[in-house]
Amino acid sequence: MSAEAAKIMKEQDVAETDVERRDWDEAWARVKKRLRTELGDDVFTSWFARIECDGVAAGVVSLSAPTLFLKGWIKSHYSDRLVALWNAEYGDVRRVDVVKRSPLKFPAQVKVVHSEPAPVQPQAAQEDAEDRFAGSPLDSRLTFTSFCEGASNEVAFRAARAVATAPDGAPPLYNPLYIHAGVGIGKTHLLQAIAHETRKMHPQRRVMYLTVERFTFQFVAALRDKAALDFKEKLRSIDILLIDDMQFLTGRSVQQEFCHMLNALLDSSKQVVVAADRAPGELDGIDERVRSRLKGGVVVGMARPDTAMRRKILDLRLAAARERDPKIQVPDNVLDFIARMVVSNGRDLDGALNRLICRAQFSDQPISVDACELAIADLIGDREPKRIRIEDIQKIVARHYNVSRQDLVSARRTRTVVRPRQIAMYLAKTMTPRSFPEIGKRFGGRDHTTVLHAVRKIEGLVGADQKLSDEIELLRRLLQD
Ligand SMILES: Nc1ncnc2c1ncn2[C@@H]1O[C@H](COP(=O)(O)OP(=O)(O)OP(=O)(O)O)[C@@H](O)[C@H]1O
Repeated sequence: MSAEAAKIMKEQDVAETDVERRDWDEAWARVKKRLRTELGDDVFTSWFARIECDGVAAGVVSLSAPTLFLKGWIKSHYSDRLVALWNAEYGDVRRVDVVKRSPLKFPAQVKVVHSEPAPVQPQAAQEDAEDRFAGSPLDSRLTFTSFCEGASNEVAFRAARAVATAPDGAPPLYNPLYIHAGVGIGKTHLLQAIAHETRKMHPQRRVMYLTVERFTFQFVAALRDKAALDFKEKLRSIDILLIDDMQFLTGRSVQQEFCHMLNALLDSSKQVVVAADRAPGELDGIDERVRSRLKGGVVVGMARPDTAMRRKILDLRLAAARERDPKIQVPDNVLDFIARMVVSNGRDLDGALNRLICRAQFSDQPISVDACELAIADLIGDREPKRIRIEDIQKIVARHYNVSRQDLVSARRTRTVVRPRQIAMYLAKTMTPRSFPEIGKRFGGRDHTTVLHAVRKIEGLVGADQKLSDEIELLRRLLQD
C-alpha cells in the first residue's frame, strides 16, 4: 500500500471513529434524558449526574462512575434498565459495564479534543463540592398519602406519622423507633414518608434518610480521606435520622462508629428511626451495645397486607398512573385477581400492576384475567390444586354477587339470585367430582334436572359473553387460592 493510500485509510478510520463516538454520545444523551423523565430530577441527579459513557464496542456499553459505591449501585439497581434503554436508543447492546473511573481518567470528549490532558480535580475535592456526606436519595412517590394503612401496619404507620408531625421542642416520644417487617412490606416507604412529611411540616429540621450501605460507604471513605471528624459532625448535627436496612450493618469499626453516633443522637434527644427485616433481638452479628440500644426504644412490626389491603394498594397505584395517563384501564376483576394471587409483598404488587399498565398503554382492549395471569405468572408462584368443596363455592359465589349463601340454597327465583345460583351449580359440576343429584341435594334439595339445566345454560353463555366468562374465571381462581 502506498504511503498516500495508508494516509487516506487512516484519515477514514479517524473520521469513522469520530462518527461512532458522536453516535454513542448522542445515544447516551437520549438514554440520560429518558432516565431523568422516569426517575425524576432528584433520583436522576443522585445516581447518574456523574456517570460517563466511555464508549460502545461489540454490543457492550462502557460506563464509568467516580466511586465504587456509585458503580455498585448502578450495577445492582439499573443494569437491566440501562440495557433496555441503550437498545432502544442505539441498538444491538448486550451488556452495560460500569467501572470505577480513575481520578486521572478523562472523559472521552476531552481525550479527542485536547492533545494535552486538561487538569482534573482530585476525586475527594470533586465530592466535597457536592456534599459527600449527604443522605441517600428520596423517592418523591413514597409519602404517607401513597401508603395504605391497615390492621397489619397501623401501629407502625401511626408511630411514623407521630414522629414526622411531633411539635417543635417536644422530646421524642418513641426513640429510637424501630420498624421491622419482611421484604417489600413498606419499611422504606414509611421511612421516606417521614422524611417528606418532616420537610413539609418542619422545613427547619434537619432530616436525613440513610441506608446502612451508604453509611458504611461514607464512613470508609471518610476514614480514607482523613475526614472522619467531618463525617461524625455531620451525622450528629441531624435532628431526625432515618436508617434503613439495619440488618446489613457489618464490620467491627463500622458498628462501633454506628454505636457512637446512635448514642450521641439519642442522648441529645434527637429522633432516630431504624428499619430492618427482623426484630433487634434477631440481628445476627450486631454489636450487643447497638442491639440493646435499639431494643430499648419502641419496636413495632408490620405483617403482610391482607387481600383487601393489597387491593387498596393496587387502587392507589392505578389512580396515580391514571393521573399521568387517563386512558389506562385495568378492569376490576383483574385487580381482584392480582390482589388475591400476588401475596408476597408490595414490590411484587407494584411489579404486577406495572406490567399491566404497560400493556394497557399499548392496547385498546381491556386486559382479561387470563392474559393477566400469563403476564404475571412468575409473581404468582406455584400452587398445588386444592380440593374444592361445594360449601366453598357457595360462599365465594355468594360473596362475589353480594347475596347470602342462604339465598343460593333457597327457593327464591329473583334474577339477582337465579344467575349466581346457576353459576355456583356450574362451578360445582366442573370443579368437584359430585354428580348432578348430589349437587341438587346441596342446593336446597333440587332435582338433578334443575342442575343439568343450570350447567347447560352457563356453558352456553360463557362462549358468547366475555364478561361472564371472565367472572367465572375469577371465581375459579378465587376458589383455588
Ligand atoms: N402499605 C403499603 N401501602 C402502599 N404501598 C406499599 C405498602 N407496602 C408496600 N408498598 C409498596 O411496595 C413496594 C416495596 O416497599 P418497600 O421498598 O418500602 O419495602 P421494604 O419493606 O423496605 O422492603 P426491603 O426489605 O426489600 O427493603 C414499594 O413500592 C412500596 O411503595
